[in-house]
Amino acid sequence: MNKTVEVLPDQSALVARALELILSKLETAIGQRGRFTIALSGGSTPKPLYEAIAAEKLPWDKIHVFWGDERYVPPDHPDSNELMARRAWLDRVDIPAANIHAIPTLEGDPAASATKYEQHLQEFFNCSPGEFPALDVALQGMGDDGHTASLFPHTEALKVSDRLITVGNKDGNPRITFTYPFINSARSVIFVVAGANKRPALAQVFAPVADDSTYPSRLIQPQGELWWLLDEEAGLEL
Ligand SMILES: O=C1O[C@H](COP(=O)(O)O)[C@@H](O)[C@H](O)[C@H]1O
Repeated sequence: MNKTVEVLPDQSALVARALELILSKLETAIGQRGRFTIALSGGSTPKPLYEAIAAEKLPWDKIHVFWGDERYVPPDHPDSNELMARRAWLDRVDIPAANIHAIPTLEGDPAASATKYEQHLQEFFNCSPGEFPALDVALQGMGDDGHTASLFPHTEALKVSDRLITVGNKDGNPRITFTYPFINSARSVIFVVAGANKRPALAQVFAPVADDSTYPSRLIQPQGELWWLLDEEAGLEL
């Protein structure tokens, strides 16, 4: 694993650096493989980054967008990660609808939705059950409890290592999430983390010894590149 930590002076510098890094991964991926695959994070932090990506002139037909996790709500619900990314980015650019690979949430059964997304990924990447395809970029956020995607502390989802997708649990509410080995199979995992409220969890995630189940972001140890982009408020004590 090749790990890089960068602390940027403020949120706008954080967005600018994340944009620069994603664009460089995009150029490499399209140059080498003819397409760029990225999994998005939800929450509040990435919204300005998505707006910045939307302002770029890019070969949208070669870009495929997935989500690393989703709340179990319809796609027009205010809590939907898909809705946030569509409003901030995807609805503003000429990306083919077939390149937007949203997590299904209308099955009325989270396990069935997780299986459906897993099958979609296997078809897209042409891989068999048990294989872990490599996304070009897995964009990750981190909650102030140390969760990433919808891998929450002390939940069953943390133990799932034989699938790409599973059901997460946020205070009793189901979510659909990438498993940690699928995130770890990405060519580049890029965490974008902002705010002083993330400092205590970050200290534990970066500590040489701590409990992975209490701080699930510790499970993210990709074979490829691991980037931690932090604003100064988050990264001050590292
Ligand atoms: O619930 C979620 O939270 C995390 C972190 O979000 P933030 O608002 O603190 O940036 C996010 O990475 C995840 O995708 C989302 O579903």
